[in-house]
Amino acid sequence: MSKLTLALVAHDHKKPELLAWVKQHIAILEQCNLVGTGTTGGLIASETGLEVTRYKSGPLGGDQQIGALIAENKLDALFFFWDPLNPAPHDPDVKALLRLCSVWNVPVACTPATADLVITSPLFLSPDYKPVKPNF
Ligand SMILES: O=C(CO)COP(=O)(O)O
Repeated sequence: MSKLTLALVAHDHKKPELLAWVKQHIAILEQCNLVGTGTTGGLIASETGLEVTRYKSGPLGGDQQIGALIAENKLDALFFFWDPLNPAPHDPDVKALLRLCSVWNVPVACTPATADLVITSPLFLSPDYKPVKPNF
């Protein structure tokens, strides 16, 4: 069975929440290929020992790199704890990444509560479940 590829991304004020969430669900996450934006990925790798493929930092193009994975059908889910209370210089990239999840029907969780529900779904690790991809 091929492993799921998951992206982990958080804005600075949300990194503690994502790290706590990752620790809570580490038994599932260690069965997956993990990728992340630069700072988030580095933090998770150093704090948990999980292997995380790191792209560039978000403001330097990391969100767009993860968007490219989605466009190439190489990402199974995005966990993106973005910050609704602080403006990001790369807000267009943030919006573009979230938009591509909708374009390509990729599950995306932006809060710990949603992330809990997604990752504990019986469908999450089921080899029989594949989200329907649009036929453009
Ligand atoms: O800015 C980000 C997502 O938009 C995250 O980037 P970092 O993980 O490098 O902080």
